[in-house]
Amino acid sequence: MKITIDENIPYAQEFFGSLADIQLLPGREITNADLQDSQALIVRSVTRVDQRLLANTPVNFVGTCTIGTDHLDLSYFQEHDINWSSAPGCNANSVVEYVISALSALNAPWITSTVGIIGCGNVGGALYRKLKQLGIKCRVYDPFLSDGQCADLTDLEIVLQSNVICLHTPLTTTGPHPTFHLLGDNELELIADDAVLINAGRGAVIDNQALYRQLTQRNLKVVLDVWEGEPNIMLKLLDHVSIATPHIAGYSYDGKVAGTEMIYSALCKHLSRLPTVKVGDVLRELESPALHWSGNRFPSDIYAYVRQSYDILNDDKIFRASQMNSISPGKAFDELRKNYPIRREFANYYLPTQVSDRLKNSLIAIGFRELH
Ligand SMILES: NC(=O)C1=CN([C@@H]2O[C@H](COP(=O)(O)OP(=O)(O)OC[C@H]3O[C@@H](n4cnc5c(N)ncnc54)[C@H](O)[C@@H]3O)[C@@H](O)[C@H]2O)C=CC1
Ligand SMILES: O=C(O)C(=O)[C@H](O)COP(=O)(O)O
Repeated sequence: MKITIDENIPYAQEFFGSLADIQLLPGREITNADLQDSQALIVRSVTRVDQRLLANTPVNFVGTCTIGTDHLDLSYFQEHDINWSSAPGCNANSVVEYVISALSALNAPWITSTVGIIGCGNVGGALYRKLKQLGIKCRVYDPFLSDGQCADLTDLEIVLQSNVICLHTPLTTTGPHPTFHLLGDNELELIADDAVLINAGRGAVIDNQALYRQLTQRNLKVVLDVWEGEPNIMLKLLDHVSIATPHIAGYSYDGKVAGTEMIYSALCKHLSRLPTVKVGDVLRELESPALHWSGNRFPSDIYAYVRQSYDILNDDKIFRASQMNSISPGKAFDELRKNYPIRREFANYYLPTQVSDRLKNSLIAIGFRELH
């Protein structure tokens, strides 16, 4: 058996090599010809998997080591009896930490803000629970949830009037509530001038042209991880965005490896094999990261701890430089993603014992651990 796999999937050899011969290829370059003798295809979000790619190949299993599935033609899979799996929730916590880092970097008074969450599934729901634990007021728009599932559900128009607005919907173009260009001119105009808008879902959920028009007229603070037309983003929009990153919100190491493991387990199930490789086996080689401050003076605010473990402004700086200095910004976008450094989630950081109980409780609420 042969499996074709995106070369950017960490530990592909360790996991999938235990099942079959593997062929590693750049995700954007996988062609129909490459799949002529592959029974399974394992991708990330950059490979469009549809009839063009799969027709007349023996592929009968498609796995995507991602939460999003908008790059998969699921109707085609159903019509052709192709089994498939995504990795729901694998990097949800990574995205939540990205949002927390963005708010910390902007010095937004988010602890005393009202936060609006659009799309309250694995990512939006995890963000919602953490914010509620911190006592932060939330408003939620998710037309697929009922009041019994979330006490703070309200209309989109009300959510857009929050101090912070976070987008966590999938990208959809069909169904009763498609999200393609969910925020266009009319919706963006409802957002207050001093609000923060964060998109770490999919680029096309915001009409980027409309956003650009807004940002040339007023100083809304916008954080974009995802962009229309990736990897070739609208460069003039970049200048107007407060924090910009190349679709790495979900790129914690923990999240990426969890995605690989979930698809490995799904493929084992498809093949009626028992999984033999575990995430702990491959992660054991990594040292636990440490929180470092000079001397014994530990900061007394959440922001400093967040920045120590994940400073989004480093990603912003590197991304802007790459887009400005490269003759091929699209390639630079992909290169940054390919070579993204290891970023561990807050749960891998143990708090110093000197931290006050009040601060410790808040830090634990967002994922840090106490040293026992
Ligand atoms: N930037 C990044 O690195 C990452 C981005 N993502 C994106 O985030 C999306 C959400 O992820 P999860 O929360 O795990 O997915 P999920 O499927 O668990 O939750 C999505 C939620 O959005 C809601 N929704 C659907 N249409 C809506 C609409 N029109 N308006 C408001 N809410 C709507 C659904 O009811 C659901 O509750 C993914 O589909 C993916 O596109 C996910 C991981 C990483
Ligand atoms: O899981 C998702 O959905 C994401 O957006 C991923 O973090 C995107 O990463 P790639 O699959 O494009 O490497």
